[in-house]
Amino acid sequence: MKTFNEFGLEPKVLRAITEMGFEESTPIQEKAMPIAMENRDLIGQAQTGTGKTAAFGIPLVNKIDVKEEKIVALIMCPTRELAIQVAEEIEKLGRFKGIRSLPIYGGQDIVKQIRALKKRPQIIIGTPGRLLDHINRKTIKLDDVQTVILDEADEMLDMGFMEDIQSILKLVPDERQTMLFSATMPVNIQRLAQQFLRNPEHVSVIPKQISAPLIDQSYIELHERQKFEALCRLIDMEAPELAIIFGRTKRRVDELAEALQKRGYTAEGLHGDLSQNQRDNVMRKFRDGSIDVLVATDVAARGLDVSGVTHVINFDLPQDPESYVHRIGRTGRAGKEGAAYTFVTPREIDHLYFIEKITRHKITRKPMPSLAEAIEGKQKMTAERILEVLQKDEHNEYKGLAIQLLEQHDSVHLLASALKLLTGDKKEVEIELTPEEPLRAKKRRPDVRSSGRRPSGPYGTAGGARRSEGGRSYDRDRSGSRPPRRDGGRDYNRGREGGRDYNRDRGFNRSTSSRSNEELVKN
Ligand SMILES: Nc1ncnc2c1ncn2[C@@H]1O[C@H](COP(=O)(O)OP(=O)(O)OP(=O)(O)O)[C@@H](O)[C@H]1O
Ligand SMILES: [Mg+2]
Repeated sequence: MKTFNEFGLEPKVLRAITEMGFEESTPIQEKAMPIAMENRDLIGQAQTGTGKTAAFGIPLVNKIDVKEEKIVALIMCPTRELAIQVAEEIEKLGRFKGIRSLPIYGGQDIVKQIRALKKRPQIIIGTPGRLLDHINRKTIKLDDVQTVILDEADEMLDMGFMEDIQSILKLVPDERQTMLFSATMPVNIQRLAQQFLRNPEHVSVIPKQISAPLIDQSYIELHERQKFEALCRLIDMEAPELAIIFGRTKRRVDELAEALQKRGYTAEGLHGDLSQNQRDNVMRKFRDGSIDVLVATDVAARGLDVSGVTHVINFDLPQDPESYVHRIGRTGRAGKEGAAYTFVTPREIDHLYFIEKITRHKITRKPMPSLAEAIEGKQKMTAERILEVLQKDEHNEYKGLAIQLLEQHDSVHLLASALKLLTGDKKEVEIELTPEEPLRAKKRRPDVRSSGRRPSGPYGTAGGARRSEGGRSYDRDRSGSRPPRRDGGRDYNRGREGGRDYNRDRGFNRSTSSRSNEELVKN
């Protein structure tokens, strides 16, 4: 892999990259950046968590003249959370150069946004709906835009943004560079590209399997009514640092978050019916580790990058293979490992096989975690917590009491009692969730089923087939009431090392290069 020195970037941009802890470029960055820097249109496709944001962000920041007082670049993203996250990455990349960027998304006070726009940002990162709103109010002008980037374009189309995107793109001067990035590339994206990109270079880093290789994928077959118990046991057994649990509907997410809170987990829900403030709050808490479990609809499936997410659990089977790939891609990012579990009811098992086939990745069957395993997992966590305190040598004020107790009691019994107390008895609150209908069996295209041939190109026909069936059902139904505040519970596991120090401990560089090379396939 190339180091970032080899791309001919400005020193100030290089410095920003170094400060972010990036040492070597990822495969998609290595392939896309030179093309982007030649100002050519491009379609970039690479696995989740492999640095697509910087692949377009670095050349963009490098290219922009800081003296510019107009909006010269536009980045479109499907969700508000993503707009914020991409804006943060752009902000970091452009810091030393003094690039001004601004996220613009629905749900945020428009007057505030108008005020921020007066500071003359050069880069706008926004969701299509709100962007259009500003364009109509004439608070955003696109006459000087030279670069447009569509991040997660297929998701934007799925969310019904096609018309908005078209209207926006028509207002941008033809003399521009357009780049489109995604982890998956269904047919409707290719159509959009044909319409709005000029002679795009296809840059794809797609290994045999589409999902990231560092994710250990398994499934558990169970009945709907067993899911919640299985979830709690799984969390206890695996003790995730941070986990994202995906539910099919908003109601499901609300109920699950509430149920987990009742059992003493620090969990909160995220879906499209929450106010922007609530959504921001939940994301902030999840990022800083004040909650360890995020329960979400597919609103969180795309692009979100939170370091420390060790587990993704599909409480409900995702609608389609693409959604599966994006959901599990929230873990195993930037060279780290992750685990993905999918709950499947007996009637949905074909659906799972379909996902397996399209993603060309084996999903290993695992048994339902037993109560014993769950208890063992919790006990192990308690022991780890104790050892942590021991190592930190922060227990001096308890020594006197310890000596006193040891004089009167047997040490094993004493420690066992302490362990029991710390582990805490599980709050056996009865939980009843509203059952979700099983996913209907997919109508597969005849060529996929009968001949076993895979669709043309990653997700080529599969994506198309699904869309003609009516697309997603998530986030459509009405949400229930807000779950109550969490009731404290597990405050251990605060070991997250914020920041970007994974390069050092896990060797992103190493693992990236070892899993790429021969896998660099060019379309
Ligand atoms: N060259 C690099 N070295 C180390 N870390 C990097 C590098 N490039 C990007 N990263 C980090 O890797 C993480 C994942 O990057 P990013 O969010 O851009 O992935 P993505 O490819 O867009 O994934 P998704 O398909 O899920 O949107 C981020 O935290 C990012 O800062
Ligand atoms: Mg991304």
